[in-house]
Amino acid sequence: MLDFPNAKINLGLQIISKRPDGFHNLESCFYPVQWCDALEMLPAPENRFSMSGLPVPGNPETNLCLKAYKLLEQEYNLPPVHMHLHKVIPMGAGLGGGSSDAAFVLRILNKLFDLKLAVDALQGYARKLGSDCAFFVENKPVIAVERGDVFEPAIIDLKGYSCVIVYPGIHITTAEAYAGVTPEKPTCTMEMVLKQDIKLWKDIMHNDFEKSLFPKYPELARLKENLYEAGAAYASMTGSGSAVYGIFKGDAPDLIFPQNYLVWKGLL
Ligand SMILES: C[C@@](CO)(OP(=O)(O)O)[C@H](O)COP(=O)(O)OP(=O)(O)OC[C@H]1O[C@@H](n2ccc(N)nc2=O)[C@H](O)[C@@H]1O
Ligand SMILES: Nc1ncnc2c1ncn2[C@@H]1O[C@H](COP(=O)(O)OP(=O)(O)O)[C@@H](O)[C@H]1O
Repeated sequence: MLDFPNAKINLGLQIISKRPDGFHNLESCFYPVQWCDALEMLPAPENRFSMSGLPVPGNPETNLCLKAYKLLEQEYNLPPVHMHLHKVIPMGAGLGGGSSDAAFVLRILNKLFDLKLAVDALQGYARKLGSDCAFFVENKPVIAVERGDVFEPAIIDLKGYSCVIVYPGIHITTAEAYAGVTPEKPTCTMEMVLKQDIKLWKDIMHNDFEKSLFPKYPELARLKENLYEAGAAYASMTGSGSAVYGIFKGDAPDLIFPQNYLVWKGLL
């Protein structure tokens, strides 16, 4: 079975408070985009995990794909599989690629072995793998709250808009980004912000990580500015960075970036 784990962008990201478990309560609109990895899984005589594409740092045993497989294998006594991951989505980019791979492993296993797990059950397993992971089970725009793993419906229509996402090769770990923020209760809820015309988002929709990360990595602030200069209706860093995106009415222009940057352009 072949599938294509996609990335997400964060439209606004408000970090509200630090929790007793060390995580943060947040509010953000998670929006799926079709910058995708490829993931293939087949029943096999013994377990095998292989990778191609962008190199994933660390021991393959710690890959979220294997963690997701092991989670369900223990519970449902699954037969062995051969999994191949072709990595396209940059890592440490705020695009949730690793979380998406893990959620897609759960989704594929559910289908391949007819486990009959409902969305709630799959989200329950996904939460054990990472805060972002549960979003990719349903993979539709939502307002994520609490740890980023509880969802409220998002009323948002970006039909006719396109998006350019630029990854400048700066690797920022999620933990590093959270360590730099001072949580604050926002004046406006995400629901209220999303209701406003996109032309107003520039002034009212914020990613709280930008405040500490832009002074540390000025290139990111410049990128955001470049996207506005190119005509973006809205531009922001996504998640804990370092990818920065611009949303354009109609077709986004072809922009030129340094050769080592990774760039995706597509419809929303
Ligand atoms: C910032 C966000 C926004 O969408 O996305 P990314 O930029 O990583 O894609 C998410 O909150 C990232 O979620 P995820 O990448 O799954 O994080 P996890 O693996 O659960 O946690 C990694 C570390 O980030 C911190 N963390 C994460 C989530 C959260 N709500 N509060 C936190 O403080 C904790 O220090 C934790 O140890
Ligand atoms: N399948 C995977 N794809 C990407 N990263 C993975 C994967 N499995 C484990 N990781 C680890 O998770 C880290 C965060 O990856 P990712 O979710 O893509 O970034 P971000 O949290 O910025 O959205 C990577 O730096 C890597 O060490």
